[in-house]
This record gives sequence, structure tokens and C-alpha cells, in this order.
Amino acid sequence: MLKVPEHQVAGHIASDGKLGPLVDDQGRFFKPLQGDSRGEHEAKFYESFTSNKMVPDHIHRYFPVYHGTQLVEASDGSGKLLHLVLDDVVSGYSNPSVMDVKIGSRTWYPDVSEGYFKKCIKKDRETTTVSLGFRVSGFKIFDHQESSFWRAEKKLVLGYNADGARLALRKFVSSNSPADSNSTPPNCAFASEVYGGPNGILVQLLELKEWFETQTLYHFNSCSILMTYENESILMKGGDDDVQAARAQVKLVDFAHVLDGSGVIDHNFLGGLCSFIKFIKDILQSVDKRDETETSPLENGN
Ligand SMILES: O=P(O)(O)O[C@@H]1[C@@H](OP(=O)(O)O)[C@H](OP(=O)(O)O)[C@H](O)[C@H](OP(=O)(O)O)[C@H]1OP(=O)(O)O
Ligand SMILES: Nc1ncnc2c1ncn2[C@@H]1O[C@H](COP(=O)(O)OP(=O)(O)O)[C@@H](O)[C@H]1O
Repeated sequence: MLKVPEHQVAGHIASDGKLGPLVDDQGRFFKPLQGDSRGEHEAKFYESFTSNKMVPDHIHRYFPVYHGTQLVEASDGSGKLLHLVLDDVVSGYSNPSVMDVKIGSRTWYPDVSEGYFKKCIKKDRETTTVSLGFRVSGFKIFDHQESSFWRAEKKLVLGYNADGARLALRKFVSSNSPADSNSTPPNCAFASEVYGGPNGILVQLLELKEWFETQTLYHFNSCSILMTYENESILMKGGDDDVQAARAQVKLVDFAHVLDGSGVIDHNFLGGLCSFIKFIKDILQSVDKRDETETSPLENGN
């Protein structure tokens, strides 16, 4: 039985009879092929990428596993429709906190229609895409105090400036109630476990960056980084040694606009990724500094 994904944070959502992705209970994510060429384009990308031996294995694991396409009942009630069948990258988590960040300082690319170009450039200018080289597209946090999910409002998210994006990235890894962040600043309690550590988000982003510094196979226009972690397991185990408790995960999603790299570096994605990494590093540094100041001389052994 297919159902609407509980943890989707951006993109087309299958609600109110609209077309959107579905999930099964076996850990599969079904993304409908959109009516124009986008769907087919994304399927072609997955076919090419999955069998591309020039892409190293350690990079393949940043992409959802592709299981081909399948005809299933569409969420909008229009009947059977071809869907991409992918691994549901959040299915292994009980209460995942998830954020979608669209990378690049532009989402349009050469040879798109005038209409599409205008639509993209408007959104790119109104969001932090142009100014920062990335924009937060959506996120949800598991609020362990309330035992429920808190979801950022799409309109507010798309209105973030640089400070808004920074605040969202801090909030994403905080243990104080997300709904209160206007009065209480995010405490970044999970930053070291989620963003930092040997298996954290930063290490994964740096590994991706290393590949993007040389890869000329694909240009990842309008593609997103999907970050996931589990805050409950950090809280249950506690302590700084539990670097793996967070199960921090980086995946790339949305390949409807990927182009052949034609031997040229994907500087749009690479530049955006570097900018995003700087934001994550800054948060980690600010947390380290705070921890140093908060450690009393007695605890320091002085
Ligand atoms: O439908 P909208 O206006 O929400 O725009 C979608 C975007 O949502 P946004 O408002 O930027 O969060 C959406 O962005 P996210 O996936 O939410 O980051 C996509 O860009 C989508 O286009 P495509 O399916 O990738 O070709 C966009 O869909 P299209 O409008 O291009 O169909
Ligand atoms: N393989 C996947 N597993 C789990 N969730 C996914 C997967 N792919 C996408 N999603 C969720 O769906 C959202 C939209 O995906 P995306 O591919 O960008 O769709 P669209 O083309 O509608 O923008 C993402 O932000 C994420 O929450």
C-alpha cells in the first residue's frame, strides 16, 4: 500500500489531490515522472549515473539507490503513472529531522525557455540562491520535548535572507523548542554530533566537495542536499563520545535538471557547496568557542 511520505520537506507534495511522491513500507520512494520532459530526464540521469563506472563508489552512496521505473496509481487520482523507484533515504529513521538545501547560485541553465528562465531568476533573486549560492527549501525538526514534528513554514523559508538561513541551520541542530526561537535563540545542542565528528555532515560535505573539484561528468542544476539525523538517539545515549548516535546523513536529490558536464567543472554547484560548507563550519566554530568559554577553570584542571 503506497502512502504520502511523512518526512518530505520540499518539492511537489501529494496532498489535496495533487501529484507528488509516495512511499511503501519496504523503504521505497516513488517519484512520479512529471508530464513534461523533466521526469524522463531524471530517469535518464539515474540510468546513466547508476551504471557510470567513472563515479567512485564512495560518491555513489551519496545518491538514493535507483530501482528503475514502475507504473503505480498516481497520488492525484489520475490513474496509473510511471514513477521513479528510489530508496526512501529516511525510511531507516524513527523520528528524523530533515532539511532540503538547494545548491547553486542559479537554478536556470543555458537553453531553457524564456518563461522558465524568468521564473527561476525571480526565485533565485528573492531567496538566498544568488547571494549565498544555496537556499533552504524546507525543513522539519523532531521536537523531543513535545514529541512531535515542527515544520518550517514554506513561505517563511523562501523569504530567508543570509541571517535567516544561518538561523535555520542553527535551529536544525538545537534541542530547545523550535517554535520558540523568536524569544529563545537556538542552542545548537546537537551541532557537534550532527554537523561535526568523524561521520558528521561536514565530513560528508567535504568528501562530496573533493569530488566536485574534479568531476566534469555532470552539471547538477537545481539539485538539493538532503540532510537527515535523529535527535532522540543522541539524547538517549548522551555524552560527546556518541558521534555516531545522530546518524547524520547527506544525500543528493532531484536530478530533473542535470546536464552533461562536457568536460567542464560544475562551478555553479561547487561554488554553492563551498558557501554552504562555510556556514556549517562557522556554526561548529561558534559552538566550540562557547564550550571553551563555558568550561570553568576547575573543569580545566586549573
Ligand atoms: O512548484 P513550486 O513553485 O513550489 O516550485 C518547485 C520548487 O519549489 P520551491 O518553491 O522552490 O520550494 C522545487 O524546489 P524544491 O524541490 O522544493 O527545492 C523544484 O524546483 C520544482 O521544480 P522541479 O520539479 O525540480 O523542476 C519547482 O516546481 P515547478 O514550479 O518548476 O514545477
Ligand atoms: N529518495 C528519497 N527518499 C526520501 N525522501 C526523498 C527522496 N527524494 C526526495 N525526497 C523528499 O522529497 C522532497 C522533494 O524531492 P525532489 O526530488 O526535489 O522533488 P521535486 O522534483 O518535486 O522538487 C525532498 O525535499 C525530500 O524531502
